[in-house]
Amino acid sequence: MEPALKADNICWSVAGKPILSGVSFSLPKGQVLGLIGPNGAGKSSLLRCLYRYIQPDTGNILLHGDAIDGMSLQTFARQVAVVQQDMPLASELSLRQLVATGLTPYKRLFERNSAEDNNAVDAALAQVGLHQQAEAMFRHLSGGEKQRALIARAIVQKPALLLLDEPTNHLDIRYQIQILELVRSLGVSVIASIHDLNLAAAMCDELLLLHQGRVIAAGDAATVLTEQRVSEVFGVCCQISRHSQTGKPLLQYFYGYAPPTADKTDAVRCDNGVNYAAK
Ligand SMILES: Nc1ncnc2c1ncn2[C@@H]1O[C@H](COP(=O)(O)OP(=O)(O)OP(=O)(O)O)[C@@H](O)[C@H]1O
Repeated sequence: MEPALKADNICWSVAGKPILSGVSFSLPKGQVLGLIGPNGAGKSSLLRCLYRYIQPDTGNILLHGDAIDGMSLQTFARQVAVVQQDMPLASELSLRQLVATGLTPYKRLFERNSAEDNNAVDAALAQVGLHQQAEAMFRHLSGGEKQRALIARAIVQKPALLLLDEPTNHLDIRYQIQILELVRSLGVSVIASIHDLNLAAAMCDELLLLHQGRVIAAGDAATVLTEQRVSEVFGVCCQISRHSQTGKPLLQYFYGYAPPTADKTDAVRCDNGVNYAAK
């Protein structure tokens, strides 16, 4: 079956500094792909390439077999919804108005919303648990409420592909789980950057591990997340067991790290008895 999205050899550099180097992967239709990696690994940059905010120097990105470069803005917006960390331009909108902007790709200029549109907005607000704040100003919402509002906006957009940049940032643990379960239940193809490796392992069908702009590993969580790799890429020691409910990898981290020094920026001191090589 043709993948929902295929990225081939994406490279992007700024002022001669490589940010993404030869990134390739494909996302089967309806699957949830978790982008993981340490700070500065290139997760947001890759997502920006996928939603056309950045034009990569080389490489191809195909959405359902078509190059995204050649698509009109409207065609692209009907197929791809993006949830970024915040949306500063939304501060003068009420929550209901903000969510309704998700319908824009389907509207003609000055076309008013129908009763059906309003119902879709109300349903999306209910799905993210914000129906009681529908008339509140977006700027007055908490960080987590803003995040959920932006997901409601993506829901009304009815995309085939949903791209989320750290969707669980700001969310308390209940909403971290609930929002990712909601995203999964939409039945659309999803790529989400997620910092919490346990959450990513539990909620994603596959993971793509980036480090210094390169793909280090890809596949299911058990393949990607090994104690050795977590140590090498994140500079943290952990013990991996199985989650009793999901059977997915469950990482238990160890404490006690030497701060970086001038000659040892990646120093890892493992106090768990496992001797991983420190650089
Ligand atoms: N427009 C830009 N100009 C210069 N450098 C950039 C630009 N965008 C990203 N970078 C650099 O590229 C690297 C990757 O950044 P990116 O935001 O993609 O990483 P990330 O994996 O999303 O990080 P984090 O987990 O901290 O959000 C960083 O070193 C960042 O400083």
